[in-house]
Amino acid sequence: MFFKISSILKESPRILRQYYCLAGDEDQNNDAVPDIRMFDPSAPNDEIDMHGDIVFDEKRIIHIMNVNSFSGGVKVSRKDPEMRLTGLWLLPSFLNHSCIPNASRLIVGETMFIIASRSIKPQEEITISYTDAMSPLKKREKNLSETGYGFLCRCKRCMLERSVHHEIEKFSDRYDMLYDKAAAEVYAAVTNTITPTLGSFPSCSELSALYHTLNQKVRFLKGLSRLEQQWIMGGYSCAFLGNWLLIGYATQFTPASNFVNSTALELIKAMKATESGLQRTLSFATLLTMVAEKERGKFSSLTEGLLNFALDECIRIYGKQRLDVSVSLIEQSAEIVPFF
Ligand SMILES: C[S@@+](CC[C@H](N)C(=O)[O-])C[C@H]1O[C@@H](n2cnc3c(N)ncnc32)[C@H](O)[C@@H]1O
Repeated sequence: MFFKISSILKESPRILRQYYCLAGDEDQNNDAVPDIRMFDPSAPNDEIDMHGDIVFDEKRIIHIMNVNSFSGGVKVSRKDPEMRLTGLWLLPSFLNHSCIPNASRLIVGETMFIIASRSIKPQEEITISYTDAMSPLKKREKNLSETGYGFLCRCKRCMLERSVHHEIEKFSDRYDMLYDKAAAEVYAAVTNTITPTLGSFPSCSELSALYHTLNQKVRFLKGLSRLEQQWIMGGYSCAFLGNWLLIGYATQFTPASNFVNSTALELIKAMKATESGLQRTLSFATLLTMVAEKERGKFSSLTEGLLNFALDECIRIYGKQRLDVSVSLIEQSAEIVPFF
């Protein structure tokens, strides 16, 4: 990526000036809010302050790249499990992070769209999540401090989770120990390196049991609102999803009693309350809809409710599209594994 960025910056002093406005400049020259005209593609160069020498500084360029580049491990497709997205986008680089963000990123070709995933009030800061918001506090903290970003998030959700962490610490530690093993089990199943059978995913089963225990614990933590409980459980969504998904694989979604159960429905709402506009939530909603349709029929209120949920999530990810386009995007989301 460095070579691609360098060649663009070498060719255009204007883009180099824009690039130097981004966070990560070690001498903090970019603390001032940059002139927005500099980022207006229709503004001619002579209207922009192009005075002063502009030096191609490799070290500075790498530093800015580390703080602003985006590398998503979000989309894991059954067809192409290695699919990853990496890049740097100038204007979206000004967006700060929150673990309960109000916007999501959508990349089409080389263009990044920022889509409101909740309603945003005037003057409210637009935020995106730099890390996997569907992971527990400690994992998010580690991710944000060890990647190029290097900060401690103080969003409402992090502050809340820090205040109750001592109560759920042992679950959280256990989750960390099991997650990688469970991920390997899911990966092996979805890439067909094993033929899944019921009960052949011990780490996923253990994580699932952990999810249920934690869910009970969180429900009885004193003084938490429903939303705050959802923020905590959203972070442990994979603990439930791995097992749910693999049971589905093993049974090929043949009706298991109460398969679309209250825990699954509660979790999907918790995921949406935590970070809306997430491919993983859409995939989970789509899979739930498929199961509900098999179990209860196409026109049952459960199936219709789930489909509407999926449609809403689809709009939060891809923006408002024609209905047939949204339906096609929902269908395609069944190809994405909602675990990773
Ligand atoms: C991609 S930049 C975001 C825009 C940057 N704040 C600016 O003013 O240009 C990433 C950097 O912003 C800061 N940042 C972003 N979100 C933050 C948050 N929630 N808390 C503290 N610092 C944050 C960190 O320094 C991080 O390395």
